[in-house]
Amino acid sequence: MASTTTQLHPSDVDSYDFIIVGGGTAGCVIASRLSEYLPNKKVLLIEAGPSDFMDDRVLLLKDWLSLLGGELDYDYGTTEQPMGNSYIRHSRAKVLGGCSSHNTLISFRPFEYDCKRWETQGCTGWSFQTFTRVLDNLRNTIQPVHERHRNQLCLDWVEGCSKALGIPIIHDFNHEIKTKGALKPCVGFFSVSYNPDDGRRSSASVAYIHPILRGEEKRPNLTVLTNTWVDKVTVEGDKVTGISLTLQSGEKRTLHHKAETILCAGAVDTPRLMLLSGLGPRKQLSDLGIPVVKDIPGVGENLLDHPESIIIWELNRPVPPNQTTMDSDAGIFLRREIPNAAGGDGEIADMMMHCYQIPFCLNTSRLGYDTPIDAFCMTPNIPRPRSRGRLYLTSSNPLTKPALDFRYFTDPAGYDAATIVAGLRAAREVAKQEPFASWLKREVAPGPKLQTDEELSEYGRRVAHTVYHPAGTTKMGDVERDGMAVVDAQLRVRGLSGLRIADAGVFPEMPTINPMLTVLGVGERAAEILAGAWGWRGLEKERL
Ligand SMILES: Cc1cc2nc3c(=O)[nH]c(=O)nc-3n(C[C@H](O)[C@H](O)[C@H](O)COP(=O)(O)OP(=O)(O)OC[C@H]3O[C@@H](n4cnc5c(N)ncnc54)[C@H](O)[C@@H]3O)c2cc1C
Repeated sequence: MASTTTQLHPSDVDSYDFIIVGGGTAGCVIASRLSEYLPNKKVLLIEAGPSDFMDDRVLLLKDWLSLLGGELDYDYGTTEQPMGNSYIRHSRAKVLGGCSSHNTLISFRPFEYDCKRWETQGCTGWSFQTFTRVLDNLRNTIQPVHERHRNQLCLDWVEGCSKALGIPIIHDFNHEIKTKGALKPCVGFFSVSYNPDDGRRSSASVAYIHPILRGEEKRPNLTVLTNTWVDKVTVEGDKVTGISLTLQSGEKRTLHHKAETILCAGAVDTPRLMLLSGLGPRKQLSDLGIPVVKDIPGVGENLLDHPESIIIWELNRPVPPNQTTMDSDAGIFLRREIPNAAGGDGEIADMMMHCYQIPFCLNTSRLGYDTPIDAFCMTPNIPRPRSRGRLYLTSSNPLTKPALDFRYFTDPAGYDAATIVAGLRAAREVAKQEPFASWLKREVAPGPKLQTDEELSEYGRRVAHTVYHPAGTTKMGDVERDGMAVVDAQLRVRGLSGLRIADAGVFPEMPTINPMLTVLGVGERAAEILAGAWGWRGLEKERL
């Protein structure tokens, strides 16, 4: 059996062709594929957190909530949000598999419309066709929530949504997206990356790294170094030479790659590492006394997220026990705006809601609302939000967490806030509809007293939360024409050789859906691009 390691001998520092920083969602895919496609190249995957192999705290999907805020969570705050909620904590996983090791694994393919928006921003080759091909090739086990995990409450909610809003029940969201390019208003059980027989995750690490650790797949050219923090990207002139890191033991090493370094530390930690390495906006770095190695204005800008709000009911009987994947088994897509309001988006979904069969009262209790024992929540979110934020450093001290200013609900036309209001209203319609209605005892929050758009907007924004989808902070685009693009369509960092980025940070815009599959797709495509650049001819015919 192969294993991960926490040690790196000084004689090995210059022996790797590829150095992958971050063993998260994209990083695991790239490490596995690159070492498969290029068996003669040595690949080093470096993860700050521990291995998740055989760790049931991480692997049992149903326990995801207990990981948030714990020792495997970086737990980032937000700056003050005058239009939203300043108390949101952003969980980011510090463990092999990254956020795919502590998320809810709801799995959606991106829409054709999302891919087109990327392509018009200069992401040449990142078409719906490309995503369809690479996502067809994913190793994760993805399927609609199993029958045994569909409890009567959730079944009745799905039926209630369909009847109340006149929308079809969809049996496989991803089949719909793959064949029709998008989702129109509809409701159904999610597709989830998990094993219904044992309730374990099919995360990026489980699907791509564990078969190697179990010895089922031989990959002598791959080393997985855990509990190791990458401190700096090292640069000589315009050439990135590698990185420096701190091992679990506290020892430091400087590594030189033979081929390239790939940053996969996620939409928060990739820009953080770049900024601390002097790769970012000149003024920000100079003001903090960080020597400017390369002025890259877009690093940390274009911070995207899917904000959501919440409406909570008390149930008049308990949630049926032990029949759920992870307490959020189904969701609904709606259309708020007139057709083509966003340009070429027809009548595809522009509003979404998850349901929660637990009291998700984190933000409502702070405002004085009570927490019922038996609760059902709907969480309207904004699939294509228009507010944009930024991530920046406030200190040159690497231990200081970066500032995350999402600027929630600040888009001038008020599109984001209006979407939340419409979502809360749609949720109330569903609550009146049998067979779901007879489960409900009372609306706890916002409560029946709040009725006007202004009241619902104020409430909706103050209790707003995140769907935990930060993205966009090192966006991909046409680096010749867009000064804020950080990487080009080949994921190469502006003005530097030897450095690419592949994680949620490269999203130029937010896909309409939960982004994990899009990140996995970025990982698959990045591995093809990298391997292709270093001699692999595997996809010559198929390359799009
Ligand atoms: C609680 C939660 C629930 C979510 N639910 C869903 C869902 O149901 N469906 C969905 O589609 N999306 C979901 N998401 C979002 C999705 O999981 C993320 O968008 C995606 O996993 C991000 O992948 P990534 O590769 O960009 O980064 P990550 O997966 O975060 O990987 C980054 C990795 O880099 C490591 N790292 C960071 N800095 C360093 C460093 N300096 N040195 C070494 N290693 C470093 C980290 O430890 C981490 O392992 C959820 C996210 C969260 C947090």
